Amino acid sequence: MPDTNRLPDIAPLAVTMGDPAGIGGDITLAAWLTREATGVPPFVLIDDADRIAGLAERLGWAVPVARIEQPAQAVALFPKALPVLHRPLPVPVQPGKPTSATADAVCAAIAEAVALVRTGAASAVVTNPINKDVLQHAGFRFPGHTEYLADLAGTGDVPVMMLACPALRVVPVTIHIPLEAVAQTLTTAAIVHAGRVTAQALARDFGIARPRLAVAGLNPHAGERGRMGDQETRIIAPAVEALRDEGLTVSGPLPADTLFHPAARARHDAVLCMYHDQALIPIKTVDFAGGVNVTLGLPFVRTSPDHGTAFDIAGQGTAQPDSLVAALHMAATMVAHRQRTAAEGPGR
Ligand SMILES: NC(=O)C1=CN([C@@H]2O[C@H](COP(=O)(O)OP(=O)(O)OC[C@H]3O[C@@H](n4cnc5c(N)ncnc54)[C@H](O)[C@@H]3O)[C@@H](O)[C@H]2O)C=CC1
Ligand SMILES: NCC(=O)COP(=O)(O)O
Repeated sequence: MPDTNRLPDIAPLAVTMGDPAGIGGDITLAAWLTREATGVPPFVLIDDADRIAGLAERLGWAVPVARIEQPAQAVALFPKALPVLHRPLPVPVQPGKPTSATADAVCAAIAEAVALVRTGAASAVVTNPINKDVLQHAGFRFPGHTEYLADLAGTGDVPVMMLACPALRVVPVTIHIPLEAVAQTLTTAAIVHAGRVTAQALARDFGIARPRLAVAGLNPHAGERGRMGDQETRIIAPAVEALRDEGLTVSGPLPADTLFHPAARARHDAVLCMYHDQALIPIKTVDFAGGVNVTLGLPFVRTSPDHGTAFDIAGQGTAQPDSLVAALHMAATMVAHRQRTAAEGPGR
């Protein structure tokens, strides 16, 4: 169990509603209920307070919901009630029955969380899962949170997705594109960018000053010297060389099928993967409950559970809150590292 006495003294975390037809409400209520056992840092939920209170009542969970006006009120309230910045939904929502009518409210909660962090009223953004199909049906023009958050940040920097658990960190270089587009989309520049941003983030936000990166191949056996594909020699190996030229510790391209067993995991601080499932299958297999989705390359900290909206179990009280709890802990730890690094440099 985490030592709550060691939690950093930071502003509350801003937690977004996610898709209100998904399990975001269930796991947020459950995370609050575990607050003493898990020592989750205080957070404020941006959501419809009536919906959350109604969900708690339907589940029979004793969660007092406290409407607040300012995030600063959340820390003192948190031990006794779930603090909510009340943002009413335009329509009633049934668990498991998504509607694009809530899309604007879902996106507004994300934008508000970012604004709160940028003013210092909140310390980090922790997002509940959104459903890309539902949002895009309503006109959302981003593949997911990662790209939307980068747009809200407004720096022009390309964000990098990382999924992390105690046993493994993985970075998909290409993300939400069809598998058949991966080979055409992959570039040396994209791999170099992902490696550079990952190394910087591991130093600044995770306290690993000299991270060891592994880079996976795309093809079976990392291409078998070009007999099973040439992306390794044309695209990936030059990226590894370029990252080494920048002084980073990088190995690869390595066959992906032998990168994730325990001994291989111990050799690297993060693995750059060439496509979504090459990265997400190992981490969700190794630690579905403890996996956290982190966006690197933003001027603020953002984490999220590694799972999605799970409409099939929404509103039933059976969704495990562990990944959200891990995301809350990771966000607070990253904020503390970032503050320390800003004051003292990257450290060991
Ligand atoms: N950060 C985010 O906003 C994410 C959003 N998504 C989105 O979620 C939607 C659904 O995606 P799926 O691929 O179906 O994945 P999913 O993670 O929503 O569900 C896959 C399976 O895992 C189960 N599951 C998920 N979370 C669970 C939990 N906390 N406890 C117990 N069981 C759990 C579900 O019941 C389902 O059987 C998609 O629109 C996807 O884009 C997916 C991943 C992350
Ligand atoms: N598969 C990861 C995922 O869908 C999360 O994406 P994002 O919404 O965090 O960009």
